[in-house]
Amino acid sequence: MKLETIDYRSEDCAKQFVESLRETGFGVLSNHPISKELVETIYKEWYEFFQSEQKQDFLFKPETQDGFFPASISETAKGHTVKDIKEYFHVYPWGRIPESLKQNILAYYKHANQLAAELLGWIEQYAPEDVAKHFSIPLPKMIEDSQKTLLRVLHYPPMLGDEELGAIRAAAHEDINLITVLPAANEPGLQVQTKDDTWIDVPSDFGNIIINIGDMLQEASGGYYPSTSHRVINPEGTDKTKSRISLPLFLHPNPEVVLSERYTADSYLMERLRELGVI
Ligand SMILES: O=C(O)CCC(=O)C(=O)O
Ligand SMILES: [Fe+2]
Repeated sequence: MKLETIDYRSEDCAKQFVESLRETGFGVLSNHPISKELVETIYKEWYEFFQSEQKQDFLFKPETQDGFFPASISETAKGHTVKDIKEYFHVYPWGRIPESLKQNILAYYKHANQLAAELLGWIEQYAPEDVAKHFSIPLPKMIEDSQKTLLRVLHYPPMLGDEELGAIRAAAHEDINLITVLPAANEPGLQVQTKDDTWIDVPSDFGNIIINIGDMLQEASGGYYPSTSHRVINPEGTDKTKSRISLPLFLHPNPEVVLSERYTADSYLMERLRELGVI
């Protein structure tokens, strides 16, 4: 099995894209409207930021969860005991952002949100009637002006050989949110688990945009759209000395949005963050 890259300009792009999401939880788009140059610039300037001590001035605040998360407190994926090998910065438009990095990252935040709204429209359009009728409001509306949508700038440092036994860049996990929009990183490593439990590479050609379903959309669609497990494996050979930067945008509905009979977006998120021990 292979993940096919879908051309955003092709006539039946929306249909193919939604089929891919349904099959694998992932869809990969080429020739989409997000500027490659902007993404490339962001990778470069945030790489510099992660190399600098300035990051220590932006240590995350536990109450608001914006700012810099050092490797020493980095995430442990649900069901795992070993920490991921990564550090990251949580960008919210209302949160703290280094002044010199603000303009590009907020432009990206806006553009990626616009693309996400369009893609959620496709996901709704191609959902069968008995699935779509349970959406409490149109999917693109769920994320409109949401203060919860999180842009995470990730830095996976070069492998030094002193990593904890069994640690990988990102252990297998599912995303909590509605959908995730992720430009291909500057290095490979992202894999998704298929229905027959094998791991396949997500095409990582620079310039692709990768979209995956999160648990909230799985919940809202009664399981029709699957939130699939993915991970980032460690590099081998000469790639070991390279950093990897990636930029997932986690689309979160407004807190009061009803996802299902059991959950609002807020009650769902709180339950998951409690499970993770983050709150
Ligand atoms: O770095 C990547 O390519 C994926 C990161 C990821 O899956 C996450 O942070 O949830
Ligand atoms: Fe993820």
